[in-house]
Order: sequence, then C-alpha cells, then structure tokens
Amino acid sequence: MASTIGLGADGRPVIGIIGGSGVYDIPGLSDIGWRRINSPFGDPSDELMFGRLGDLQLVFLPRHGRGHVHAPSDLNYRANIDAMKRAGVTEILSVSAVGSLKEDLAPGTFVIVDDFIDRTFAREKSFFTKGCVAHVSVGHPVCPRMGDAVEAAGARIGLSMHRGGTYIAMEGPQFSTLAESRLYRSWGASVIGMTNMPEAKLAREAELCYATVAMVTDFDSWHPEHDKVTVDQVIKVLLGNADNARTLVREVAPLLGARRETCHAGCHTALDYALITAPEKRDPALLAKLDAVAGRVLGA
Ligand SMILES: CSC[C@H]1O[C@H](OP(=O)(O)O)[C@H](O)[C@@H]1O
Ligand SMILES: Nc1ncnc2[nH]cnc12
Repeated sequence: MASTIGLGADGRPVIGIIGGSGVYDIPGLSDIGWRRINSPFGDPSDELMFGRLGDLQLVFLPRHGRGHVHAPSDLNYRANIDAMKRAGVTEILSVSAVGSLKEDLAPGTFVIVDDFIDRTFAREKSFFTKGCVAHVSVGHPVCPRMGDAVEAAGARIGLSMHRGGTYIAMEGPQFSTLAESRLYRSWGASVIGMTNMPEAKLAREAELCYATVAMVTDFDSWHPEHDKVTVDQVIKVLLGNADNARTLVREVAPLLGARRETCHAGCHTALDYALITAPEKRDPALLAKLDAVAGRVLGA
C-alpha cells in the first residue's frame, strides 16, 4: 500500500505559502478565512489565511505580519513553522525579497534557490533542545521536486527565472557593508536576504518540504553602479513584481498538488534517524510541545 506520510487528510498535499516583504496576501482564492493558530513555541507572525484553489487547500502566512510589523531577528520562526504544520501544511513555498550578489541576476529576476549559507546568530534555530536532541540532515535544504514545479510554473507564465543559487542569510536588519557584500560574493553566494534561515532548517526538522523563490530587488552594496540599498528602491521593485509572485503561486500550487505519495527527496521522513536522546531521558514537557513537529516519530 502506498504511504500517506506527508499528505493531507484528503490524500492531497496542503500547500503552505510564506509571503515575504511586499506579499501580505494571495488574492484569487475561494473560501478565505484568517484564523489564529496557537503554537507551544509562541506567537506566529500573524493569523494564517486558509483558502482554496480549485480542490486544493492553501494556507498563507505573511512572514512579517500584515503591515510588515516584525523585523527579521524578531520573527518567531519556530512558531511560524509549527503553526503551519498544525494547520496541516505538507509543503512550504517561501516568497522572499533578496539582494543580488551576481551581475547577471538583475532586479526583477526570480531565483529558485537551491542552497543556503546561514550567517544568522540571534535566533532560535531548532525545535530539538535539552531533553529531546535531534540532528537532521540539511545537506540538500531545498526540496528538488518543488524547485521543478516552480521552474515549470515560471516558464508557463513567462517569468524571468534562474534555476539554482545560494542564498546567504544575514542577521540584519541593516543591509551589508561593502566589505561584507564583497566577502559573500567571494564565497560564491548568489543572493542575500535576512529570513530564510533558520526557516528552511526548521521546515526540515518539521518534515515539511521547503523551497524558496527569491525576487531580486537590488544589487546589495558591492555593485559599482548601484552601491547603496534603500527600502524605497526595494519596495519599488517589489511592487512591480508582487503580482508576478502571486501569479506564480497560483500557477505552481496545482503542480505541487498533483503529488499523491510521500516526497521522494525524503523531506517528509527527515526525522527517521535524527533523534539521539535516549527515550527514558526525554523531557515530557518538551515532547508535548513537539506533538505537531515530531508526532510521527514520537508517537504523539
Ligand atoms: C524590505 S527589504 C529587507 C527585508 O526583505 C526580505 O524579507 P523577506 O525574505 O521576508 O521577503 C529581507 O530578508 C528583509 O527581511
Ligand atoms: N540587499 C539585501 N540584503 C538583505 N536583504 C535584502 N532583501 C532585499 N534586498 C536585500
């Protein structure tokens, strides 16, 4: 019998969208309702918006809250991912604004990121802390199946897309210095942002597929002809591309929704060999909090 791990109650995927800067809703869905989902890890950024696209269930979370009230370092990434999992989400597509670290990734380009460098340092990065330690693999932090779907959807609607690229996650909220920007370029990173880590790592811990589509809004600080990033410049490019991002989401959802089996890349079984704390030493209070994230392996 086919495994139903990683599918929703109706045997279909439930698509979660985390909208970044400039993406605070997804128009065009039916049966829309905003609902607060409580998480034992704290407050998610906002209520979650539930809606349908045909026969598919979508769940949307504005990463910074409606009205962009939360800074990257203040986001409760654990609560956001836990709430998505509690809402039944099986895969997360992140939409993010980024600076470009490469000449050929001009503002307006959509990059289907396939790797990350995590330079953040002031955030909770794991669900698995004292009393239930786990180490998941993030060697391939992005779900390749989702990347294929985003690429196909982008081609269908004629978006300027680039498949592959490393996203460097910085702490922020200030943009990079010239020396930092040059350093990241020397490391071969393609784009820079402040939010996708630890989000992607936590999604993996929660056994959710994760992919990000990064909208280039600026050339960060390294470019001799564009040597300063400003929010108004970022917003201008964002507003010009937000509709494209929303169209992309509506186009990619049915492709993701076609799956009827557990993700072949292993995202939905990431915890199979990850727990290391001896069962008799596990902290019952932490185990209770992990009911959604790790219920499959903890038997909750
Ligand atoms: C408004 S520019 C800086 C801001 O935009 C990006 O956020 P997101 O990934 O949520 O689109 C970047 O990481 C910063 O948080
Ligand atoms: N240059 C940049 N650095 C970090 N985050 C960003 N988001 C958009 N542009 C950015």
